[in-house]
Amino acid sequence: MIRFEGAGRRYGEVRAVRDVSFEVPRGSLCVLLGESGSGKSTLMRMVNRLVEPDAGRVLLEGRDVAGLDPQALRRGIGYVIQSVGLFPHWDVARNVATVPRLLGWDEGRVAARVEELLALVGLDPATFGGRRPATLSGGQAQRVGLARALAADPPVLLMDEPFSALDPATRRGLQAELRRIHRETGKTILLVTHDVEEALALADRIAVMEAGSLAAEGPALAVLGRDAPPAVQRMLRPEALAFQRLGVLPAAAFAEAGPVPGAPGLPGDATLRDALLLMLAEGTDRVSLEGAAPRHLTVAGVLAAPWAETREAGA
Ligand SMILES: Nc1ncnc2c1ncn2[C@@H]1O[C@H](COP(=O)(O)OP(=O)(O)OP(=O)(O)O)[C@@H](O)[C@H]1O
Repeated sequence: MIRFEGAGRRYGEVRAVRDVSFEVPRGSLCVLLGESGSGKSTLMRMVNRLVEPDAGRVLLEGRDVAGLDPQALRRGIGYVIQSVGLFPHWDVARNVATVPRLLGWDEGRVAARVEELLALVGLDPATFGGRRPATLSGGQAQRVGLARALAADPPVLLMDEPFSALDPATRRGLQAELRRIHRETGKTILLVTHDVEEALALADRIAVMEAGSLAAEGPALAVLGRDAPPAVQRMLRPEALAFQRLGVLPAAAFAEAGPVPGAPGLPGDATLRDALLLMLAEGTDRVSLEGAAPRHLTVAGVLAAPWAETREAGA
């Protein structure tokens, strides 16, 4: 769907992006991860031609974006940025309606779409549609930004640090919303972050940038594995990475058969981190997993799990 072929860009002496090649498969959520200044935004902005590569090319659905009209290209790609960039004098509904109006949709269709999108991002249309951006919280504004980016139903979404200005709880909530929206809409999403935990929480695939080059790319749990590239290990120590991995590994994949009478119960869709937190809270070394067949997890099982590559679901 999105393919970088030897993409590069210099700014004077700075090689912001150098010889980057990889593909973002259709329908996947790929996170571009890297330290500040590693070239993530520059690479991402090549997709919607806010930056032109001076080496290589970027293909969208097999077509070199250099040959596409930039305005038409951008209307077909949702773009969400950290500062949201809502028009301050327009209410929420009008902000969300920007691209459909540019595309000449009739007013009935625009209104229905605005309502549908505000509901999709978890904002009540009656409450929020008429409000100005200045009256919104950061998290609400970011939801509006996401609704606006999705408005014309573009197959591709580019998201540049969309949640980094938010407090941790709001951020986790919006990450969960984005995962749900991704599942429901099947969009191809490329998202920039410098936060390893966010990458693990969201990504199907991760591309790690280091000093303009691609340091690693592949399925999330494989890239953020025991052999994580130095760029990742500098961002997060291996033991912290192990803990982060607990947060995305499903408890069910590591459960053992058999009941444990009296053990606290864990929902069937819980993660290993949920299992460990329940054990800590209850002062117990095992929990049972709720579901049709009796299963349980032991603390030893949880601690051995983060690097047990062979049993990882989806890796
Ligand atoms: N328009 C520009 N003019 C000059 N230098 C630029 C320009 N855009 C980016 N750079 C330089 O290119 C390098 C990569 O920048 P880029 O914004 O892509 O990094 P990033 O990984 O997205 O960083 P951050 O996480 O801090 O946003 C940096 O050294 C930056 O200073």
